Amino acid sequence: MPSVKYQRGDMVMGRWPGSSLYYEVKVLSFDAKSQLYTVIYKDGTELELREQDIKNAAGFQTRSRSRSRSPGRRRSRSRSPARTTRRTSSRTAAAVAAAAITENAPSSRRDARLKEALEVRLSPLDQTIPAENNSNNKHEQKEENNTANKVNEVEAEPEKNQSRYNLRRRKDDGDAKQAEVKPEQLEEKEAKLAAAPAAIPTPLDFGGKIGAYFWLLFLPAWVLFVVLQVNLEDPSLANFPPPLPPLETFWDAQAFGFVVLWMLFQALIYILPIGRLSEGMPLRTGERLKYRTNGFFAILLSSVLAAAAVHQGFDLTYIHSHFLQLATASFLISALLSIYLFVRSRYAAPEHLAFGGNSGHVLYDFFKGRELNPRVKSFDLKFFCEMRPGLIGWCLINFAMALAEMKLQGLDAPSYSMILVNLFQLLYVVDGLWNEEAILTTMDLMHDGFGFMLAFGDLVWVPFTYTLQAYYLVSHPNPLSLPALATIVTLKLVGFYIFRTSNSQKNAFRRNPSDPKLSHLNTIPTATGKSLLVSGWWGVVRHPNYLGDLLMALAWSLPCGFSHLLPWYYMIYFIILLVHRDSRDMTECRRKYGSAWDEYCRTVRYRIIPGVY
Ligand SMILES: NC(=O)c1ccc[n+]([C@@H]2O[C@H](COP(=O)([O-])OP(=O)(O)OC[C@H]3O[C@@H](n4cnc5c(N)ncnc54)[C@H](OP(=O)(O)O)[C@@H]3O)[C@@H](O)[C@H]2O)c1
Ligand SMILES: CC(C)CCC[C@@H](C)[C@H]1CC[C@H]2C3=C(CC[C@]12C)[C@@]1(C)CC[C@H](O)C(C)(C)[C@@H]1CC3
Repeated sequence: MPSVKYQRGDMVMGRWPGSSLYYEVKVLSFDAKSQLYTVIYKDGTELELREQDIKNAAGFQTRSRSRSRSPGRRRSRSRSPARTTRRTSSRTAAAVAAAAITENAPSSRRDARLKEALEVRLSPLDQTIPAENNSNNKHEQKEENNTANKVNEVEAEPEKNQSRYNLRRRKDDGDAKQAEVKPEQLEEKEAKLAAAPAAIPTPLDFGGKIGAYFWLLFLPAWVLFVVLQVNLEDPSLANFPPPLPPLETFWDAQAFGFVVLWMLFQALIYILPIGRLSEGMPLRTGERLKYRTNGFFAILLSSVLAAAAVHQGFDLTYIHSHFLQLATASFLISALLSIYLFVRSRYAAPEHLAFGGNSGHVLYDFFKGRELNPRVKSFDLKFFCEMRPGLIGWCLINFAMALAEMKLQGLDAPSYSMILVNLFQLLYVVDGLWNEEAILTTMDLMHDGFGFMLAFGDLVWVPFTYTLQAYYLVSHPNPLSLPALATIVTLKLVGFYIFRTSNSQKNAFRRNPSDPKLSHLNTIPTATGKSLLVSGWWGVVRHPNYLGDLLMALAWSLPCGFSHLLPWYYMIYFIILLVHRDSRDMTECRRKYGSAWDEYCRTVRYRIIPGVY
């Protein structure tokens, strides 16, 4: 080793990434080019540190009770990231370090200065390798499933360099402050960190605090507006404010009862020990939750129930004539559920909260959701609400609209437009339920807290606004020519193909990165141990699944014609939703993957539409 401050074999104190905590480490090597020391912690984790992040052990000896321990041996007072690694056996040192950043970060209010000092960036040593160099599917070396062994291997063979990461600060002025932290101040800061809630200072989405007020009022008001419009002969945005029905018409005990029964019926199917138990993605704690993925069975049983009800003489057009009352009942249930979710999240452990879902602003957190996977025993509330009552309810409502069309228009069979809308959307839902496991790798399940936005979205927005095309056709017939019909069907099938194959590709890759079926795909490694697909669908645009979804949305609106904007509402809303979702996902992925994500974005330049956007 050249003449540098610390020599190979020196026992020094190395800062643990994302914290102000120093642990005893052994210097393994120094890279003159990058000016980084490779050090090994006592638990076997290897990291690359800058000189500023290393201190002589001498200054720490007066109060060494906990500071001299490696992260892997610390007590639970401030849960050791490295210990988590061992227990869960599924994360890289970097993933663990990243968790340390999030789990230990203090709230901005409590200690803004400390937060500034904590901002670090982890990047893989080999991040400069161009994507082409990985073309023969190297992801198996990098993926999280394999990395626990790496950490353990390092313990057995400390000299062998594996899982190395650079530790650099985003802001160099933070270095100076950090370097000034005196050893005797560390214990106090350590305690602060341990006690700090998982309030992670992230930029607020959806317009922040003010935005949350707005959305809380606007979303229910918008549903009311469109539900009142769709009944009018000439629905238009210009009909504002719409004539409001008397207040008492909103409430109908029977409609409320039906909604409650529907939810209970779906909940009953969900808890039946029928169907696969699928594993979710690893959580921050390393835990993997299990989900009963029997959605396809649920829609089959629901269809049997609907058929039996019709057979028994129940008039399903009740849904058409009591749409407003059913929507009101669902809204009340979603509001109660959101309150319950918010209250229970106050008692949830910090590591169970969603990243960024704990801003400290009550209304914002209520809207965005705090707890990532709220469960009552093994009953997962978010998964259930997203995949069952609203989604299957959407198909039931569409079917009821087809019956209502026949009744009101005096038809023997539903119109072609109605049949297309029904079949297209049924295919979408059935596909979602058939591939229910794939939802476990989506943003909602992996990142978003469960609060008003999703509860309302799942239980009110989906069943009562996604059905507007079918509702519209009940009283606004739109005959279709054969060429128009063929074009629309083709569009739907193309969209569906892109949507399904891209979602399946990502899901299969996330579940088993070494899947032989994906061995032809190129990948980019990231510091977290996960890789990013950079060829196949995910090499065409960054969100090929959104592209397919948008084409399908177009095919859902076209059968309704161009007389009114209302049936195009879904298309317009969906563009806004997906563009916003894409930008949220970009922010989240940049946070997670750092420069590897930038590399991906340089390689795959367009977000959703090739050559356009
Ligand atoms: N009908 C509706 O109302 C509606 C609304 C919204 C969404 N959707 C549909 O729902 C589905 C899921 O959407 P979503 O918004 O959750 O997004 P998604 O595209 O399924 O998931 C995004 C995540 O995929 C991973 N990822 C991104 N790029 C990758 C790459 N190159 N290689 C490997 N993994 C990559 C990242 O997570 P990790 O790296 O952490 O795994 C990222 O956070 C989509 O098909 C969408 O069209 C439908
Ligand atoms: C403005 C707000 C009220 C927004 C609410 C958004 C939610 C309604 C959507 C967010 C993610 C969506 C989603 C589906 C339905 C609508 C959302 C819950 C989905 C379950 C539809 C079936 C698909 O096959 C799917 C499983 C891919 C999909 C997943 C995402």
